Amino acid sequence: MSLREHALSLFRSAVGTVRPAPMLKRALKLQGEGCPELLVSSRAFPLKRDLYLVGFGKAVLGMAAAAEEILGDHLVRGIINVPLGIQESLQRAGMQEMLLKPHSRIQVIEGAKNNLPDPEALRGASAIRELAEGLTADDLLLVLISGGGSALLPAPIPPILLEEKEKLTKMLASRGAAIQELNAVRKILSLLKGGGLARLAYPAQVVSLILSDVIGDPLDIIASGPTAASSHSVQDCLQILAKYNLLHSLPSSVEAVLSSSPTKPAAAEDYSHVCNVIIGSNTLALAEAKRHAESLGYVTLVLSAAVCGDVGRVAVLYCQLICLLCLRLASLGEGPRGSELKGNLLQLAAELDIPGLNMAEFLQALQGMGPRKPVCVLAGGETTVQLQGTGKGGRNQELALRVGLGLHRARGVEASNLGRCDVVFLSGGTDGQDGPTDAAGAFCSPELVAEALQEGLDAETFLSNNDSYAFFSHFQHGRHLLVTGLTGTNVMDIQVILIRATDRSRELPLQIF
Ligand SMILES: Nc1ncnc2c1ncn2[C@@H]1O[C@H](COP(=O)(O)OP(=O)(O)OP(=O)(O)O)[C@@H](O)[C@H]1O
Ligand SMILES: O=C(O)[C@H](O)CO
Repeated sequence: MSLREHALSLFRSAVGTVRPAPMLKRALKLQGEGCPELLVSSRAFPLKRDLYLVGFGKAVLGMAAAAEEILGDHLVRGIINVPLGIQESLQRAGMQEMLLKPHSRIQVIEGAKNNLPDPEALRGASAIRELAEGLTADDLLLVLISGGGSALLPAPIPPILLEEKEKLTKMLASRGAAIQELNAVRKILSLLKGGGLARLAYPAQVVSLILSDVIGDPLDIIASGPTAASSHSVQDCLQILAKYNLLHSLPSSVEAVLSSSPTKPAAAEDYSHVCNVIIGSNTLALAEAKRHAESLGYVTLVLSAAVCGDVGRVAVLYCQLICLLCLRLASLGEGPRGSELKGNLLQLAAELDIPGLNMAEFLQALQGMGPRKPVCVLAGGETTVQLQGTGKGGRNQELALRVGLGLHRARGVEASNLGRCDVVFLSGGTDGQDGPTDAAGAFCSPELVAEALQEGLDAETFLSNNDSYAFFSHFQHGRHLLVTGLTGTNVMDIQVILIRATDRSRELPLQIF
């Protein structure tokens, strides 16, 4: 298999492990005949009670189908809010296993066109609210949560109107608010977010199974944490609104809710009836890819599952890392160039401030790798693209093209090392859709930009118009695009770096710095 085929297979194994069916099968088990119990993350919940299910998010249809399969007749009733058109598109894609069976006990409500709350999503949220409010101490509520859940569970606190909340959310997003900031505001203005759903379901036992699409898997941010204690107060919300210059243009309904909200976060409340479990995440996906890479013979390291920040700076980080890896594979020692690359990596990591990444430790681990073995570095997260042009693309295709350009430029300096290694870089969105395109991401190599120039395609020109999709679609008839179709899951993006010394490397004179 080529490096590219290996990279694709690693991406597929990462995504495969966080697909709804395998994920639910790992997380949820029924045991016992006479007195059945539901086992969730080694906690047992007796099923003498009535079992209900609610869910909201882009991946929730497949999660509900898998859950219903496991729960069978124990499930009394369910309601899920899922994106508009999802049943039809899964049907068309032949993904039957992600659809509910005929006569399912789970009602499906589709809404939130373009990931924005709308009257249909509001109707679904009201139905979920009614179900939760009607539960008793004898009931168990299973909650399925995935990314996109915020838009699919709108319940503005009266007198705030849906349109007012939607407008505020849109303005925050367009001014660059991060998801943590956006959801901190949404929680304060909502009946169900920020732990509201769990509070309404009390005294029923609540078990939430959560597929994380946020860096660091924060329970109170994913889908705005409807079953998690909120760590945000009304002061936090006011600070965020002030930061984005929105404090003085708020509708009077929002002002009224803010001035009557408790000043302390709801964390002080009792959530002992709630069990929140992350059942799928970027970290889990990377762990599976690592196992697979090792079985293919790669010395494998995971950089981080939280790579975030400006796509251009992240691309520089990956280029410097690839150059360092090639230097290690191609040379007898690292020398001054190695020290320079390591210094750059430490500086970039500090600048990007990637949560939990200890670059010094990572470089130490690199040092411990055996020489001349094929190397795999895995990473994940979500970069940010500041759109400047009018082209078509996504953050993964943009990242791959920027890495390709960076490696092309580095060939001037690192020619002898890059020339002695085969290198593939892959970046892909685990949901199978990168931006508004039909690709999940793209591959690149140090040769890509030069080869494209021979076809008259200038990567820099495409990048200046954020037109990475057009570049990859034209170049070699789209051969470097990663096309998977919708996967039915979403744990942000994944990057794979594969490097091995070429057969030529033994013939070329070694460059020792
Ligand atoms: N032309 C473009 N070039 C590069 N990136 C783009 C372009 N157009 C949109 N994007 C990026 O694509 C992202 C939106 O696409 P997408 O729907 O895949 O992400 P999302 O809304 O974060 O959803 P999810 O997390 O479910 O993937 C934004 O980060 C945006 O900056
Ligand atoms: O729904 C949301 O709030 C985002 O997808 C983050 O989970």
